[in-house]
Amino acid sequence: METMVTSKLNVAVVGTDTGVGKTVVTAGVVGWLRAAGYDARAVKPVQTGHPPDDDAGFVAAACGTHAAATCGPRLEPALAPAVAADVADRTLEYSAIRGTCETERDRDGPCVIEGIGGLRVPLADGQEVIDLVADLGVPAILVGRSGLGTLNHTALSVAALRRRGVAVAGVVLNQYEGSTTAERTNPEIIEDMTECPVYALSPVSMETPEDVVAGVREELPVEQLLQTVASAEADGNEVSRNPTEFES
Ligand SMILES: Nc1ncnc2c1ncn2[C@@H]1O[C@H](COP(=O)(O)OP(=O)(O)OP(=O)(O)O)[C@@H](O)[C@H]1O
Ligand SMILES: C[C@H](N)[C@H](N)CCCCCC(=O)O
Ligand SMILES: [Mg+2]
Repeated sequence: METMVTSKLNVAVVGTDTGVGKTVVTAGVVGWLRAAGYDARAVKPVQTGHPPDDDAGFVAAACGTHAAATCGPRLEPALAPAVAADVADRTLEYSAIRGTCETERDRDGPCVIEGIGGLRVPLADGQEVIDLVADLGVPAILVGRSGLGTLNHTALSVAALRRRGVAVAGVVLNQYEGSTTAERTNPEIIEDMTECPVYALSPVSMETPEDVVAGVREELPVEQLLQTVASAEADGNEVSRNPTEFES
């Protein structure tokens, strides 16, 4: 099927926690969009734990170009941004962080904003990750773990996003191996609890950053997921149950 992706596709890839796979999913989505011919770019609003953490650098390497990702302020302490700034005696300004993301959101190509940790992570000036996603007015893809414990984390995160008017275009249960009863039952239960489409992403090769894009594209129906994102954007951030075709 010829895929025409709307050039104004914007989405926030958020997580139920830190380390759940937001960067892996972001790299796969941006890689898929760029392979489809669109000037897609990821933005990491704030990077903490840097070095070694460098999510934008990973996405850029995965897509083979620095044009595939950009990053706001970088802080060394591996903490929530507001806490890292405090510890490192640095100043973070929410308005500047938001401004950078708005500029990326409004540029020509698709924009993929990666969250920092989970949703209630303090960013700056009393604002949290969820405030930024709500302020940007883009739909979200929620990434969570696949096993026992994720029902609670995922349902709470979806409810928090919806309370802020953020459409959840899909839930990605990451590193899914189906080796436990919890894993095998979670996708359907989460769909029932949240009425969100749920996708299982198996472990992919992390040998090289490029492998991640190939792996995510193989394992995740990125096109279907982005159709729901495009519908949500078209419907003013409401997730319609029937994904529509992208238009250019
Ligand atoms: N599908 C996957 N297959 C194999 N390994 C994975 C997968 N998803 C995540 N990982 C492993 O988990 C690590 C953390 O994933 P990732 O960096 O994407 O998390 P994150 O949610 O972006 O974390 P942060 O909150 O720090 O941004 C990866 O470096 C990788 O080692
Ligand atoms: C250090 C690394 N870059 C992480 N993304 C930072 C995540 C902060 C999580 C804060 C918390 O929820 O306790
Ligand atoms: Mg990350």
